[in-house]
Amino acid sequence: MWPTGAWLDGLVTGALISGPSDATPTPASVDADLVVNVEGVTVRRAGAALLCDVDWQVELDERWVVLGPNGAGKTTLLNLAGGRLHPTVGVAHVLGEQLGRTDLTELRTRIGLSTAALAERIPTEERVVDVVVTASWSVVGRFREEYDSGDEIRARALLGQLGVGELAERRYGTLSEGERKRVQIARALMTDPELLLLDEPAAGLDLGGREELVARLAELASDPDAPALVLVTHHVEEIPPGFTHALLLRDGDVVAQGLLNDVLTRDNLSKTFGLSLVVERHGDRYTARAG
Ligand SMILES: Nc1ncnc2c1ncn2[C@@H]1O[C@H](COP(=O)(O)OP(=O)(O)OP(=O)(O)O)[C@@H](O)[C@H]1O
Repeated sequence: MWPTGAWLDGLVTGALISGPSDATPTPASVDADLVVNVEGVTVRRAGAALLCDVDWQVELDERWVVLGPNGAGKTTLLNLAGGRLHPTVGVAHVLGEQLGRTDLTELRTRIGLSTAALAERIPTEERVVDVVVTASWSVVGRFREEYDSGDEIRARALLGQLGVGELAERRYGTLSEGERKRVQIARALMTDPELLLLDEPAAGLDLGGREELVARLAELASDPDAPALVLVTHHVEEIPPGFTHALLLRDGDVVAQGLLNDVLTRDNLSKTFGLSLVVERHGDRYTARAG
């Protein structure tokens, strides 16, 4: 269970982890609730447009899913929101900072990011609790960094909240894929980010692992003190209950975006994936199949 009333209880927040966000002044003109503000953004690489004229706004209390087929530009959009790349054309603000005009190193400490590329860099010999704790220093692999006991208490609390607390002493390389994914999310939450970006967190999981992860993400989504969430996936079945908005991408173009239930229609998804799909809603979950 998540701590009641707060995403992280007093034991593991505030006094023990100083979030850099407190020290970052917010310009009066910037809407403090607007976590991501992308306006007319095109991203080009090697002559190709990976994203084309995208407008997208994410507010603090929103939980977004970004859906699309392989090569649609989902990871590019996530890397933009994560301050990993700049727009070729257009303007993007993340947490009130304009990309290209701000110190990205400082900005990135305010964003939790979990991607396959980052996961590949985690040493298999690393103790699980150290995989989480090293996020405080934006490194993978514990070397000579000094952590205070508060960091470790917080890391263990996050592992517990993601249901893998008992694995804290294990070597990362001995974990199952599902366990690793949950450790990666705990790591992304270590710095108490204002924005959490998850790139295909359920990829490679079996049905049980996926459902366990979806349940954990649903708990996170329902917590008013959790950061703004953006989750990239190929599958509507992986959308956790409590997610509020969706953006559909195809070939770098936004096919549709807005409230989840308005966007996840048969027409929109068929257009996004380029085949005729039947989409069904069962309570707060979705399924899609050809038809
Ligand atoms: N640096 C680059 N130079 C040229 N093309 C690139 C570069 N980075 C990405 N691309 C291309 O941009 C397109 C979008 O890539 P991106 O990784 O954003 O897609 P995606 O929707 O996340 O795909 P997937 O679901 O397969 O992970 C792909 O066709 C990819 O090959």
